[in-house]
Amino acid sequence: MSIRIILAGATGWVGRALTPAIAKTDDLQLVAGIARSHAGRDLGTALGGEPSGVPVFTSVEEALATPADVLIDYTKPGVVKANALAALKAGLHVVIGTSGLGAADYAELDTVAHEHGRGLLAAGNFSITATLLKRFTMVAARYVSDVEIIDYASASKPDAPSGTARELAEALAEVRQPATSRPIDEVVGVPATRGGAFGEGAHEVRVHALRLPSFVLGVESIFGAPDERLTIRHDAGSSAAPYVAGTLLATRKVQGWVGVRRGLDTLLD
Ligand SMILES: NC(=O)C1=CN([C@@H]2O[C@H](COP(=O)(O)OP(=O)(O)OC[C@H]3O[C@@H](n4cnc5c(N)ncnc54)[C@H](O)[C@@H]3O)[C@@H](O)[C@H]2O)C=CC1
Ligand SMILES: O=C(O)C1=N[C@H](C(=O)O)C[C@H](O)C1
Repeated sequence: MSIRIILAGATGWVGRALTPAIAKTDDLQLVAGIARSHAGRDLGTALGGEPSGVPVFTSVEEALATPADVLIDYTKPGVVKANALAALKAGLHVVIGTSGLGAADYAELDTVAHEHGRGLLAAGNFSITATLLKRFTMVAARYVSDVEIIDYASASKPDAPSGTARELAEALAEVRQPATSRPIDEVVGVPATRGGAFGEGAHEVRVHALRLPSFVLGVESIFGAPDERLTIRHDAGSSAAPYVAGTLLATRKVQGWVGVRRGLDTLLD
């Protein structure tokens, strides 16, 4: 039997790439889309193609009247948490691509997921090469104490840091060795220029977010050691294609556990 999917953000940049990819599979079935701009229409025609028989709803509450197994969310930072909570309470598993949520939000979602016996996979970045950046960064952090993150994105990106940088910083803060840089309360000048902090004390990880025309999304982990430096960097291109395979992998796997997992890397081995 196919895995029945509700896709929130179905007409967006990523949603438009996911819709045809799901249609090409034998084991996944799109049963409803959510998009404010095309509500009430058929998703196929809303995307400029043939009718698909998939209705577009304006809210998750309306879409959840359709029997389904998994909600995939690629909407907006201010919308995603309510969507995920509604889906978990309705008995669906959830895959989150939308950025904007952090450790406290995922702790709350984890509680609700456990209450309802459902799985949730959230990845700041579903591309395989961005996932490898996280993997390599976590390995480097075992050997080098000092690390900071640079987050590059377009001028119009609404959230900072990116989901990619935030997941990386929160994961690194759990494992990193103490920094040798001056504590923030000893910084003279404008301490905010030292970036936003994730984690506590010497284990915090500082993220510096740039928002400039010409960037899509890039993330850089910079490790410094006496008289040497390691930079690990990922740059996204202009299409949403890199996120499709990882999102579909998560959709196939998410029924296999209860609670929240963060990162596509948690599914890689
Ligand atoms: N985890 C990952 O690998 C990736 C994450 N993202 C993140 O995914 C999110 C979506 O990105 P894009 O597709 O570029 O956005 P987009 O702006 O192109 O599309 C957003 C979609 O959400 C819908 N939407 C917005 N507000 C809504 C509401 N209140 N109710 C119902 N539907 C609503 C819009 O109608 C549209 O279909 C962003 O947070 C982005 O950072 C983007 C690419 C990859
Ligand atoms: O907003 C985007 O465009 C993207 N956002 C994701 C994030 O916040 O990390 C990642 C993706 O590469 C593009």
